[in-house]
Amino acid sequence: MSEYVKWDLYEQGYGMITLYRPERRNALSFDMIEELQRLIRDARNLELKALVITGAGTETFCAGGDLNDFHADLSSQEAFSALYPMKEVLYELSRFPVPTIALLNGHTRGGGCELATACDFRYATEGSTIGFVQGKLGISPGWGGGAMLYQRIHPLKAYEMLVQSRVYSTEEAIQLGWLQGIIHEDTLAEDIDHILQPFLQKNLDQLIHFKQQYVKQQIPLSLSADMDDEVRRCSNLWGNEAHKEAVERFQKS
Ligand SMILES: CC[C@@H](C(=O)O)C(=O)SCCNC(=O)CCNC(=O)[C@H](O)C(C)(C)COP(=O)(O)OP(=O)(O)OC[C@H]1O[C@@H](n2cnc3c(N)ncnc32)[C@H](O)[C@@H]1OP(=O)(O)O
Repeated sequence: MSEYVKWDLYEQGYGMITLYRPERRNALSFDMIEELQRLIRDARNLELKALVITGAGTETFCAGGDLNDFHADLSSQEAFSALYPMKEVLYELSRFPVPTIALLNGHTRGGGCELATACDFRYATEGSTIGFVQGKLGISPGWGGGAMLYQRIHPLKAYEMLVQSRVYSTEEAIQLGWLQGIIHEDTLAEDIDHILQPFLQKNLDQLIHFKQQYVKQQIPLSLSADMDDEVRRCSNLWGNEAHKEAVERFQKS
């Protein structure tokens, strides 16, 4: 159980998971990852028409892995064991039986971008920024979200986002095909309703069919092995000096 992940079930037929740790910019601790997995598994049995993932507060959707939990001083094997559970969460989320939507309520970094990528659709509040910044930390994405990015957007754009490792505006993220639209703080409830209505108006069998068709095309079983490979490669980079220095810099700032 983690007090930092909340679950809400809406009578219109959708569920919402909220990362609830705004003072740490919703960075994912080990406990939160375990709770996310439990909630996603339980939600499979609820006949939902959509699953939404968002973050608490107005600053950040998710700042990635909690850099205190995933500290730099781990052997490759230890890093692999620390990173792997979130790979499983992302893979299960990507194959969730009905549409999944990430509502990005602010900045999204590192593993936060991986979590959002595991959802089918992404919407962000105006002024949000998005960065697969792992390349600037001496590592590469470590939860399999990089491999998944290649399935979500044009491969060259995915490569560009990962290798540049820079922070993108919402407008740029729309152009890259990663973000589907922008929502507004002052009309948030209406905007969310507008996004969800097309799903909620369908019957469950239709939604399951559309999702299965997409999963068959874009989220093949073989993706799991590519994600494992990504976790392994990131684990091998974990102990390098550039990564240690980057994490130390962050912890001291
Ligand atoms: C481990 C998996 C790996 C992967 O596979 O991808 C990763 O995810 S690596 C992590 C990559 N993430 C980052 O490098 C993001 C780091 N955070 C930021 O860049 C910024 O915090 C932000 C997200 C842009 C928000 O900026 P701002 O609003 O100015 O907040 P602060 O920077 O002042 O942070 C407030 C508070 O939160 C703590 N914090 C933020 N991110 C993390 C984190 N990833 N892990 C742990 N703690 C985090 C930060 O230290 C501040 O704490 P206090 O100083 O105690 O208030």
